[in-house]
Amino acid sequence: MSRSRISRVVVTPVAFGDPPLLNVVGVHQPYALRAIVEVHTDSGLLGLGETYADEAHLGRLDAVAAALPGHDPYDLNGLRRLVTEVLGRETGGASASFGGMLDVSSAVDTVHSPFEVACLDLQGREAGVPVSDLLGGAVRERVPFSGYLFYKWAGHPGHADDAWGEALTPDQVVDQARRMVDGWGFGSLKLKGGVLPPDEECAAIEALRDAFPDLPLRLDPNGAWTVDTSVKVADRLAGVVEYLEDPTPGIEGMAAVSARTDVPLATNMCVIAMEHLPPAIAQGAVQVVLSDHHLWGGLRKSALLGGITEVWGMGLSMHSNSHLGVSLAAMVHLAAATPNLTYACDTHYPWKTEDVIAPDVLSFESGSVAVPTASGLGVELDRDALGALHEQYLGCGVRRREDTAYMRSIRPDFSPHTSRW
Ligand SMILES: O=C([O-])C(=O)C[C@H](O)[C@@H](O)C(=O)[O-]
Ligand SMILES: [Mg+2]
Repeated sequence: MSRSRISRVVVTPVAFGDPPLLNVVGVHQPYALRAIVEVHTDSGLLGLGETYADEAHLGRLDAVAAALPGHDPYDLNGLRRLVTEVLGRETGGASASFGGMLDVSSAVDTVHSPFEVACLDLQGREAGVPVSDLLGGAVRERVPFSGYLFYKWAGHPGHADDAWGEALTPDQVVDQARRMVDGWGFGSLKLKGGVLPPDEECAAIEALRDAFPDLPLRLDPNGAWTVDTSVKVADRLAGVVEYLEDPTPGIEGMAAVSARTDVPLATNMCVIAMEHLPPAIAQGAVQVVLSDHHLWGGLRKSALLGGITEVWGMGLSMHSNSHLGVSLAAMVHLAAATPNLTYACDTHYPWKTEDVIAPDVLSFESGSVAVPTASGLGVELDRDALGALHEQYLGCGVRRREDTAYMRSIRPDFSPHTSRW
């Protein structure tokens, strides 16, 4: 039997409504962008992937998409070589940056990821097995997620208030959490910090502790605090949070905090590629790494990360950015096949009201999603929804994630800087 070959690749940028969620670098714009990647084969198979859709990233995706016809969808090492060659030609190997928050040292990892996911999806469809099987087999039937809480305005300026309302006080954060827990059943909660002075964010965590005595809690200020402030917060929240995520920037800074507290430190900022692991481990900088297949080079490399953290006795959680259902499916398969997943994964999923996949396949019950057992990722594109969200992309004017620029258009004196407190 002759092997199928990639015959056509389609990259579709889409925009979906996003509430004004606050963070250390600013505020989410009214629309979040994603790119949906379709990899078709000459045997009629289709595999799906999802990734960021910032302009520069789209240019790189298009360049790889144009080079893929004729490639064997089972040759994932060859896919990575091809991405490396194409990007070397296109960008001279320049790095990629997303939203002013994450500097990704390797554009190759980020561009490779959605094509790798799509190839695994179509391999699973051809073999009649779920992607989790291709990653070694599911070790859990359901994947737990944490409810992701944000400080937020009631609505985008100039628009009607959204359904969530304002969250700027501890009571409002508790109300938001109650809605997350009632609606999705989350069994743990993460608060995105770095927005208000640390005392106010500690008070919100303490209010959450009072309201939800049994739920593990996390606070993530994205490096907004100095080392001394981080230690003070750790002292105050010891026994209250299961971990502090990126309290201060950089491996050295995290190591300095870690030396002065027993509260576990987690990161998706100072360890975001394989080459960051040796110095972080040598300095004892972090106890928990947040994987993210979009940034770490796909599902197989993220599974490798899971193995490395296991070897070194580190915890593993999963990072999220605003995303749609194709990404959620990939996250669920990866988490299902990762034995060392020691914490519930992050997801922005409850914040969106639109999607590109047919509904009801990935539903939250008790804060977890059942691992799809259908072939591949187990999700199908809703072509009408994809078309509508692409039209929305064309019309909305947003072309890259710009939390800081958008915040400055509302508050001109806003200045984003880490270690600000
Ligand atoms: O854990 C994190 O650092 C994130 O989830 C990063 C995101 O960009 C988050 O801060 C957001 O959506 O504003
Ligand atoms: Mg984080």
